[in-house]
Amino acid sequence: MQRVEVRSITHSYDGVRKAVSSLSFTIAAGEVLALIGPNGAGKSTSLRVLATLQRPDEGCVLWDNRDAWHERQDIRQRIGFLGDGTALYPAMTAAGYLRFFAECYGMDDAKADGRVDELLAIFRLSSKADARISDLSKGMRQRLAIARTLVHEPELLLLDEPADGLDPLGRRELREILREVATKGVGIVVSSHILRELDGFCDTVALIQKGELQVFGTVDEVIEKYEVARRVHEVSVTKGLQKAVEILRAHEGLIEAIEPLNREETIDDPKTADRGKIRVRVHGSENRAATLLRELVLADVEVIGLTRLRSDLEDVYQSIGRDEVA
Ligand SMILES: Nc1ncnc2c1ncn2[C@@H]1O[C@H](COP(=O)(O)OP(=O)(O)OP(=O)(O)O)[C@@H](O)[C@H]1O
Repeated sequence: MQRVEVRSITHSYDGVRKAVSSLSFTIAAGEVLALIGPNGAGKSTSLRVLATLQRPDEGCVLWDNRDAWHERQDIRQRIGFLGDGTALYPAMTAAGYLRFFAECYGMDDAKADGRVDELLAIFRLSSKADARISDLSKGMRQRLAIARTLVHEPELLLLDEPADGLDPLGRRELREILREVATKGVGIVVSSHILRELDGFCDTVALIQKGELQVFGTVDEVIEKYEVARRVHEVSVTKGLQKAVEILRAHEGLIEAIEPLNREETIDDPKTADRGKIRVRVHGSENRAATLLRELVLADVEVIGLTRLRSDLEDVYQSIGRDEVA
């Protein structure tokens, strides 16, 4: 496939409340799309409709203009899907598990062996080929579960919260592997509610809230559209906090909070405190942060840290939240 289009899908489980409503977005071959939204936003429903497990009440999914639901027998063979739960068989070995699915897909011995070896290598599991699944770490089990969805060389991979429960290293490994899979031309849709995970990983983003699409586009387009001009930083100061606040304000910084430097401390009055952490929204890029830091130091403020608090996508998310509240 070249392009899968989700065109204005609406779906309700009870005929009353819409789990997703007029949702539209597209995925191209070789692209990673992140479906982002809080719990209950409609991510899993969207993935199930994309996987042709559910027929949308309205709208359709088009594969290069072919209706996926009407041609689901064929389309399903082109999809790899990992929903809730990994359905692994603990007593099987990693290679045995992949081999089992290769046989289910009707591959002959030679082809199955080749595919199993290839997937074990891509998913960094070659050394664990003969290990029982029950003896694998959670990260390895998750990688194996995703490898299984690729056995039949699908063109579209749908993964529902694949990074859930993985530690930061496991998540990074998974991201690297999925990017590698995408470079082979597979379109990938990953759902997640952890925004920080997705910056720098996905090509396009679809943000969903209460079943409705808030924004869809490339990461750059989305960030530009929402004018994430102000970036949230945390400035840790051991001396000269009031001076720091004055300088930040002179740079049109919006002070969000002034907090103690650590748990043992308290701040009685933020207007007189001399040390603490300032959470501030400032305009501009990282260069602006460097300018601010220089100015603070030159004014004898004792700065022990200046850290970017949120990722660009998180800023977009926050900005959408504010729009909604407004
Ligand atoms: N099988 C179902 N039967 C009835 N309602 C459902 C069913 N599955 C989901 N829903 C409802 O549809 C809405 C969207 O749920 P969905 O699971 O698609 O969201 P989600 O973004 O994947 O959430 P989560 O991150 O919690 O998995 C929610 O209000 C949910 O309660």
